[in-house]
Amino acid sequence: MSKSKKEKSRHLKRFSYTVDTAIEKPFNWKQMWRLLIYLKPYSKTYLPAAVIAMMVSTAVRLIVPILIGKVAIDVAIKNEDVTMLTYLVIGIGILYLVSYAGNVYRIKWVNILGQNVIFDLRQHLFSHVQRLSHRFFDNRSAGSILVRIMNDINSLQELFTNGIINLLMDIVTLIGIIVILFALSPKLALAIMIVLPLMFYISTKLRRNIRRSWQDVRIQQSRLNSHLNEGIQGMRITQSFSQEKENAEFFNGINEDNYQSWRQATKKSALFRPFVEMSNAIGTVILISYGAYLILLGPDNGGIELGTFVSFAFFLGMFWEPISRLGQMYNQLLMAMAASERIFEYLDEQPNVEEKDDAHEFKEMAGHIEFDKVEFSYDEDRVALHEISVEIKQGQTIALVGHTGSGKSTIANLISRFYDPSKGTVKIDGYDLRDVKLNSIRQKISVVLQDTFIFSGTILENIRFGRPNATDQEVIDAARVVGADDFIQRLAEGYNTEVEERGNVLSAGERQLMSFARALLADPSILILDEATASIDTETEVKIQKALGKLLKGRTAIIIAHRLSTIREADNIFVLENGKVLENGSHSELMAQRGEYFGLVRSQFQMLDAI
Ligand SMILES: Nc1ncnc2c1ncn2[C@@H]1O[C@H](COP(=O)(O)OP(=O)(O)OP(=O)(O)O)[C@@H](O)[C@H]1O
Repeated sequence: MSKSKKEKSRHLKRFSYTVDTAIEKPFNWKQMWRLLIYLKPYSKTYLPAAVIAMMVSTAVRLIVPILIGKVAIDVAIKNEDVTMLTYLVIGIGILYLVSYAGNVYRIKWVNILGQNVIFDLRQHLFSHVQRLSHRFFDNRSAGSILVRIMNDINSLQELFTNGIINLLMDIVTLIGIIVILFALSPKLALAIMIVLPLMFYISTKLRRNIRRSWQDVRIQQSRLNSHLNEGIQGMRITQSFSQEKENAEFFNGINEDNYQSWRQATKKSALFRPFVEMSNAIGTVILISYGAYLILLGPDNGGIELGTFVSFAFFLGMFWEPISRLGQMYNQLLMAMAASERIFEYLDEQPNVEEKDDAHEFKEMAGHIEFDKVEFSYDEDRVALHEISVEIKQGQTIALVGHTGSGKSTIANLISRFYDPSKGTVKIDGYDLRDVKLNSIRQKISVVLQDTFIFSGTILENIRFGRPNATDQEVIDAARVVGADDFIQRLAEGYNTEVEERGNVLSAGERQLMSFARALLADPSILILDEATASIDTETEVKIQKALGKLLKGRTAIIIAHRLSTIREADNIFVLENGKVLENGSHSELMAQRGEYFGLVRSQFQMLDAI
């Protein structure tokens, strides 16, 4: 192995991307049937319309060669019947027009049908995924979910647009041709069928081989995309650790793989045409040699007439296309099996937190929270919360403190019912959360995370996310109350400033103020706040503390607290360690106890507060 190759493989190990690689799966009727159900809404409109248009054009294509061979040549020309010939020419012209119209409408309706099915399927999958619980997203990367909703559904597009109708058309055409050929001359028909196995071989085996190479190109491109995406997102880190050279080498490696896969695929594709032409040529040779012999024999001696020969020539020309497409269709079906299996796997996924039919709906929520001997694990090996019993009274502000991984966010997750406890109960206003409608819980709870998520759009719309039906004035009022109005007004376009997905144009403090405005607008009964640990300047810090005071007023608040100023003002502080509450009480009570909290404050918070 050359040095550069060795280098490459070392770098290839550094990053790894999981790509869904199963390209095809065995055909499965149950799964196919489940896919076909998506055609049902169109079973009285586009589907029958496309089938009728297809039948019309196929019937014309099958009739014309007989008219030319058996009628025009064998009857009209033989008997020198000019009138009949004239009628035939006009008739064939009209038939071609009808076939043309049939094709135009078939293509139009088939495309509308396919696009509608893909639209419905994507809509169905996205809305289903949106309903799934946090546990589902814990185990999967955003990229892999994206690939299923985009690529896997895209790969079904061909099946629904052309595949199904073409399959019908090809079967009808092939059966039609075979029946007609045998009716015209069983001997010549049998002779020509010798090329059938070769044709099938080319259309299935070779095509599959070629398609696999293109699939490989797709996989290499996905890797390239994933690396590019990561590379661009992590550009700042790359530059600050001076890793540009390593990254470039790794990129070259993937780029090389991509190039090689293209070369392979184009090389194999180039083989296809010559193979097709060869099998056509064999068919033609058989037709001419054996056909000529049969013509010479004459119809009275078991041979054929010239017209039959001409019809055969026409049909032979029409033979290849449906066989070739059937082979392609078979490959397409196997691919559709793999894609639909992945799609159905998501569709069969049920939310872990289920809603009961007779679930209670919170019209109003006071905000009294109780944890009664709650135990919880994200996975089987580790317990994240052990027998937690906590009471948070209406309107209280409590702080959760503790080392990283001690279970603070887990408590917050259970209050919003993103997960259900493995043992014990979480209650709000006396209702076990398992007996309450999910939406009615979450509408009354606002969660403000450390890293505020900004959606692409204007600042106005980003704040309005808290309450979609809020008026512009209500949005502005909320921003004023939390003190976000100042910085927003200073932006070139004020509230109409466009912010990108990650909100790079805003500082951490500004993003936090914006998320406060969002939460205030939602007017929740319970507020869960994961305080930002990032250091911000003193002026913003003061602003945030002030905003927080306004935000907390009249609500129950659970703060995952990092700042001593917040902790001091909390009504009750819970100190967590390895999923257990070690102690709780007010700041002065806990300081007096000189226990764990005392140690934490001394070692950690004094330092943070001093920043
Ligand atoms: N989605 C998850 N899947 C599996 N384990 C998880 C998940 N989220 C958290 N954990 C684990 O559960 C434990 C408690 O995590 P939790 O996020 O509640 O801690 P935390 O106190 O909020 O930490 P931090 O202050 O770092 O945010 C940790 O051991 C963590 O590794």
